[in-house]
Amino acid sequence: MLGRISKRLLSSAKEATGLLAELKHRGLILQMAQPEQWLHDKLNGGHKIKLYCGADPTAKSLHLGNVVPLMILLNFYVRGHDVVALVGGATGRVGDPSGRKTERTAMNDDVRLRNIVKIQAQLQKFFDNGLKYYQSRFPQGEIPGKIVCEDNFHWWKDIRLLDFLAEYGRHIRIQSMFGRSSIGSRLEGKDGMGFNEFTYQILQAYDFYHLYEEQGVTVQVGGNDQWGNITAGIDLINRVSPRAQKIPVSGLTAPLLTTASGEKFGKSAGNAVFLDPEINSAFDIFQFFYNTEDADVSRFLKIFTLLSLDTIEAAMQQHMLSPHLRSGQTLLAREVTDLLFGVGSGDTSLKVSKIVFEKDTADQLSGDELIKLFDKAKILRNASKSDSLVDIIVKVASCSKSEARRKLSQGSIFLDFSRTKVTQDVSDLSKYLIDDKVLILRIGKQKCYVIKMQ
Ligand SMILES: Nc1ncnc2c1ncn2[C@@H]1O[C@H](COP(=O)(O)OP(=O)(O)OP(=O)(O)O)[C@@H](O)[C@H]1O
Ligand SMILES: N[C@@H](Cc1ccc(O)cc1)C(=O)O
Repeated sequence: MLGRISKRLLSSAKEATGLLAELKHRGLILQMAQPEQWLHDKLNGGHKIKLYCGADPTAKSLHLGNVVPLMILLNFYVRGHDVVALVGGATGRVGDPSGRKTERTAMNDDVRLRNIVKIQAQLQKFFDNGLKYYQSRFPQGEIPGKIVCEDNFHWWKDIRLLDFLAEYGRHIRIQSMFGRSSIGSRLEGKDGMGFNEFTYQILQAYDFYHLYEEQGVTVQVGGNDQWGNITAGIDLINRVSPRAQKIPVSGLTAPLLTTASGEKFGKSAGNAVFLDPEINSAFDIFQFFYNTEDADVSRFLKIFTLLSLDTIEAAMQQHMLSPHLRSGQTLLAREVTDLLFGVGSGDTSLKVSKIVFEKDTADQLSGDELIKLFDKAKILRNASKSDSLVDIIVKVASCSKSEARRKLSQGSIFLDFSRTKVTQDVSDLSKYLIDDKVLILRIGKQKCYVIKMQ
């Protein structure tokens, strides 16, 4: 099951001596379960391993926080190791208490089912795009491993409670369950926790066991809030599987990506940067990374790109000579956009960004050229010439009319290349249009829309 990899891969796996070290250098690994030496030896010996990481369908899209542990998987995948990307169709019904202060509200079945389809497609796309990105940067690179997408509902739907308790119940020790931080912190609160959330770790533990037995997965990867769930799986496998002595299992966690105030980037905290192009275009993600603080550029290049550490170091030295030119941010934004949205989308976003933010270039472009470029970047918006400014803000920012008026009165609406501040509604926008067909609307410092007026 854990076959040796081809001769060509052997050399790359030998380099994998350095793979764990490299991932640590990249800041992608925070904790590693014992036996650490086993994993080192496995990789040094040229063995292919299989790793998995899961995400629950608690939203219709993955977000940038989820990408951090997925980057560990991608690093292994492009170097010839196999990966399983799992969506928690079953676990999503129960709700993971990890890292949460309060209980989750129940989600309707139809919403969850829609989310499952979307998340699975996104996981597949992440690895497809990630591989193409790797091959574009390293044309002589390794032969990738295999990627399989799973939904844990496929095995959970057939498991019966009585059978499960009789077979596995005695091996799941409640002292260990109580000892996990996701449980302890919630028991201290006045609301306690429901039995569903208390049992969540058992479900994820069994997933790991199932994937170990059925598919030869030996390493589970997650964000650091998953440490308890991952070690619960390792405990279960060690107690139940007779093969565990010979073929040990391990776990790796990535540090949690946090905001400047130390809050985890994610759905629960309500600050997630979603990857669904319907929510954030390639250009939005480009802009997000282009706006990275100088202090974070090197860290993000190591986490969110596959550029070599040497290339990153050289780029950072260049950046530090004249930080105001933002060469580090430009590289970061271009690379991440290419990785997440497809090779070429970084360059298109860079062009769009220059047009939107650099006045001189922008002035030379006609309305038709703007329409073509923004259409290609899939961020061209449409509005009617009979729409007022408030109508347009409501449309592009998905807000209410009163919010749109508030944005105007607060002075955060700017029009045209010249960035004319407009503080009141305008019913006839013709004097702001480029070639009588394109409106450039800026909301605050970060959001800029190019709108085709028909
Ligand atoms: N900010 C983050 N940094 C690193 N990893 C993260 C971050 N947010 C989520 N992850 C990881 O992504 C994987 C999937 O997480 P999940 O789908 O539950 O997202 P989430 O934002 O943590 O959701 P929720 O807030 O609903 O718990 C897990 O391994 C989780 O640890
Ligand atoms: N518990 C993980 C998702 C997950 C679900 C099932 C698993 O087997 C693994 C991971 C989270 O909420 O982030």
